[in-house]
This record gives sequence, structure tokens and C-alpha cells, in this order.
Amino acid sequence: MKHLAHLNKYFYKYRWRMIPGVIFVIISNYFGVLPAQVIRIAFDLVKENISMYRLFDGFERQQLVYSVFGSSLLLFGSLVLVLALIRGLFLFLMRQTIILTSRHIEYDLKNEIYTHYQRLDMAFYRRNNTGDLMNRVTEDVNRVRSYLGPAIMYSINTAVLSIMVIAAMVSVNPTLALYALMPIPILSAILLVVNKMINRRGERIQQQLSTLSSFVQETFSGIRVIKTYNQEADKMKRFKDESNIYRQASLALVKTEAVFFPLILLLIGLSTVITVYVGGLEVAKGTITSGNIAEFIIYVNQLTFPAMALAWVTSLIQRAAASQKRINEFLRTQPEIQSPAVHEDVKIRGHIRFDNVSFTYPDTGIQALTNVSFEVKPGTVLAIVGKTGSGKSTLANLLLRMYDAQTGTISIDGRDIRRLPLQSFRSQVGFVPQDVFLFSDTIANNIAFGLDVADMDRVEEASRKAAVHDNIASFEKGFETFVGERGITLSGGQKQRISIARALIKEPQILIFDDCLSAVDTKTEEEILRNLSIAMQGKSTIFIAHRVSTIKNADHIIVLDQGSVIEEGTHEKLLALRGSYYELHEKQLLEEAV
Ligand SMILES: Nc1ncnc2c1ncn2[C@@H]1O[C@H](COP(=O)(O)OP(=O)(O)OP(=O)(O)O)[C@@H](O)[C@H]1O
Repeated sequence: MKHLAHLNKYFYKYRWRMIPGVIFVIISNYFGVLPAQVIRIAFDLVKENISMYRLFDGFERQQLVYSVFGSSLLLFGSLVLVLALIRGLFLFLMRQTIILTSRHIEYDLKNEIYTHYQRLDMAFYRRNNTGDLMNRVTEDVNRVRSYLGPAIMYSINTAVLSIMVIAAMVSVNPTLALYALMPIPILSAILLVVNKMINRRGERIQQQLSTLSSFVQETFSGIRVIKTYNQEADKMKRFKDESNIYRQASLALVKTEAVFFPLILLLIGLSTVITVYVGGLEVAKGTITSGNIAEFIIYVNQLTFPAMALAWVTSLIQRAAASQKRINEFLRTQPEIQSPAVHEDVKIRGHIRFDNVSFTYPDTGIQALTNVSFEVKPGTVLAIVGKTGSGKSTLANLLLRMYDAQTGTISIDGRDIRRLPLQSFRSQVGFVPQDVFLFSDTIANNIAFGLDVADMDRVEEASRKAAVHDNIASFEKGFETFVGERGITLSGGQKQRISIARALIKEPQILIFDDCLSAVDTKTEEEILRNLSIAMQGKSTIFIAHRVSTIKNADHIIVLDQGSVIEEGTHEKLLALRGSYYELHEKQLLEEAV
């Protein structure tokens, strides 16, 4: 329960909706209990009138007794109806306040979690899988909402109704009340057990459902590979097996649920029988009237709801507490990458320095960089080459502050990167990642992603610089072409160039290209590089590449191997060294010749 305390701030925020809600619950229950008393009076009246009617047997007055009796019954009937209507009105108001509030809190909570997610760093996203992140903001919040709305509403309802009904029963006849109430605790206990079983089975279904949907999602994403390798039949069989597990779990749940209602009816029936029997004895003794028996039967039936609600509400609260615990776990996680407390706008020149930087990925323990030092003067181009896994992308990650280096310092314009305001700094860095990601949106919006307002002139200009303008213009809808999930309608090279345009449009002071020309042919590469050389003027650029041809004009080149700088200098100087760079160059020349 302590986990749910996180929600108290929301109860406080919405107190002026919750408090009337509670009052409506009390009033609606009061009008729920009253009809039983009206029915008791009506019942006694019927009995008296029948005796009176018989008494006037053969007299003219008998007809009068009959008509008075008829109209008073009509009056009682109308009264019960009016009471039910008033109760209905307050039930409506109760839902309008409490359930509505739960929706408001659900909205606030979802926003709170999502906003917090946005603040968390890459290390957090590496540690937790997407399914888990999504579940906490959807499924878990949903369960918490069940606590905020139905569970709280029915808890208050159950408590108020039970107190009112039991008080009314005891005030009529304590002995009869005791006997009539006897099966109720047994009913509650059994329902608690059955409900637990239902929940366990429900959980099992939920788990299987997420396994099934993950499986289906993966199959669709990898449909090309499945078809190429003729694995359709195999996947179908796997789907059938998984579906069958789901079916079995659902059947098990249906069986348990089937026991639920007959069980309630049985025990309520038992209570009714006891009430009629013991009540009959009391009537014979003259302690109560037969109308009281009718009243009691209504009370007993009214108690069915609290008995059921108790079990249900208990499980709702337990599940909500477990969900809120998971949510709190994330909400309490603080990003390791922090921006300095004072907010300022810095204008960077782009003087980058790495001094003895070493970095180990925290989640895998892989040492990706060891004592790396280099400098990029404002307006110059640094190129980084090296084998796959040598730490090139890690350098970009550190410069973008996706992670902080454990030792050594990275500085921009002589200021430690950790002391630069994060948002202001990142807004001046244009990054083209190795694996392109396009949002399900128009090409124009994808390019204008980093801008506050999409300016079409700037979008077109950036796409020209990235040598993708003519490609986009040839599409039927041009820049308004919608890019599907992960941009599947575009070729790899087109996607890479759109990604370059996205980085250029911000006109950043620092540009980082992480192997972003791998999917374009050498001719297009030359065209892009020609355009880029204009875009890169006056900016500091880091070019990560595999191909020597891409970077030979850089002002400075470093060669990485297993996280360390093994060679550095200009293209000519490195060739003259006849080391790794030279080998790479020769190998690539040979490949091009073939
Ligand atoms: N997010 C990560 N978490 C843990 N380890 C990582 C992560 N990213 C990379 N690594 C590891 O760090 C090392 C350096 O990887 P990095 O991506 O920097 O190499 P790279 O030179 O860019 O390779 P490539 O040319 O193939 O892109 C590798 O051993 C890799 O397995």
C-alpha cells in the first residue's frame, strides 16, 4: 500500500471533486436502504387490509376498504420508484465525480511518467526494454486507475452500505440480524479465494497475450527474412502453439468464473432461507411483523454486492499497488547525465578537445575507449577511421553526452562539457547517426525535426545540401510524402541523406557524421561531399567513416584500434607512415579496381 502513497498528491489536487463524490456515495446508499422499510410498511399494510377486507365481508363498506387499500398500495409503489430514481441520480453524480477524477489522474500520471522518460539517459534505455517501458505507461497506469476510480468508489460504497444495512437489521431484530448475516462472512472468504484464482489466471492470460503480440510484431517486422528463408509454415506452427497456450489459459479462467456467480446465489439463497425460517419463528413469538421478513430479505440481497465488492476491490488494490511500485521504480530513477542547475544560453565556437578520455559501457563492462586525446579547432574537419568495433561511434556518443566518460575530460571552447547547459549545447550540434531513424511522418517534417517551426524554404535548402532534393521532388507528393514505419518506402541511401538534411537544417556549429554515407554509391558520395564542404564551412566537423575516399580531404585524421588512437595526421602523412591507414587505403583501392 505504501507505493500507492505516490498518488496522494493527486487526491489533494482533485480534492474538490473527490469530497463531493464521497458525499454522493453516502446519499445514494441512504436512498438504497430506504425502499426496504417502505416495502415493510406496505407488506404490513397488505396483511392488515386483507384482515379488514374479510371483516367487512357482506357489507357495503368492503368496496371502500378495497379502494383505499388499492390507492395506498399505488402510493407505496410510487414511493419506491421515486426513491429508486433519487438513488439513481446520486449514483450518476457519484460516477461523474469519482470515476471522472480517476481519468484526470490517469492523464496526469501518464504525462508525469512520459515526461520523466524523456529526461532519462541512454544508459537507462539500454537497461530496460521497450516493452517494459511501454507497459508501465499503459498497462500499469490502467491498473492504477482501477484503484483510483472503481476500487475507491466501491470501497466507500461497500463500507457505507454495509454499515447502513446492518444497522437497520439490528435495529429491527438483533437475533434475526445475527442469523441472516451468518453466511455473509463465509461468502466473502470464499469469494476472496475464488477471486485470487481468477486474478492468477487473468495474469497468465495477460502474459501469454504479450508473448503472442511480441511474436506477431517480430514476424511482421522480419517478414522479408521469413519469406526469403521459406519459414512461413514454421512461423504458423509457432503461432498456433502460442495461441493454443492462450486458449487453454482462457478456458481455465472461464471455468473459475463459471463457479463465481452460482456460489454467490447459493449463499444468498441460504441467507434468505435462514431469514424466512428464523423470521417466521420471531413473527410467531410476536417480536416482529411479517413485513420485517420482507424487509430483511431485501437487506440480505443488498449485502450481496458488498460481499462481492470486497473480494474484487482487494484484488484491484493489490494489483494497483504492484503496478505503482513498478512505476515508482522508474520515477525515482534519476538521469546520470545532468545539466548544470543554472540555465543559460551559450553560443559555442566549436573548439573540441578530448584529453585522455577512457570509457567503459556501464551495462556491459566493455571498455570502448582508452586514453583518447585529440583536438578539433573551430572550422576544421577531423576524420575518424578504424575497424568495426574500434570505438568510433562511442566517441560520438560521448561528445553528444549520451554517456559521460569515466576518466579524462572533454571540453568545448575550453569548458568542460559537463558544465555546459545540455539543451543549449545539443541544439548547436548536428548529428547524423549510423542507423537512420525516420519518424512516421512526412519527409518535410522529418527534415524539419530539430526546428521549432517547419520552414519549407529551409527544408528544401537542407535537402539540396544533402543531395536528396531531386529524389524527393520526383515523388508524387514531394516533401509531403509520408514515410512509413521506419521509412520503409525509401531506399537506404535516401534515408541517409534525409537524415543528413535533418542535421544540416539546424545550421549547427558542430557536425558529426557517423558513417552516414555507407549506403550511397561513390558518385553520390562525391556529390554529397561537394555540397557538404560548403555547408561545413566555418563549422567544426567530425567525420566517422570506413572508406578512406570519404575522408582524405580532412584537416586531421585519427585511426582508432580497440579504443586507442594508433595513428594520426593528414592523409598524406598517414600514407607516408605505411601503417594501418596505408593498409586500409591500399585494400580499398584494390576493391574499387575489382
Ligand atoms: N550501447 C552500448 N552498450 C554497451 N556496449 C556497447 C554499446 N555500443 C557499443 N558497445 C561496444 O563498444 C565497442 C565499441 O563500439 P562502437 O560502436 O563505438 O564501435 P564502432 O567503431 O563505431 O563500430 P562500427 O564501425 O561497427 O560502427 C564495441 O565492442 C561494442 O560492442
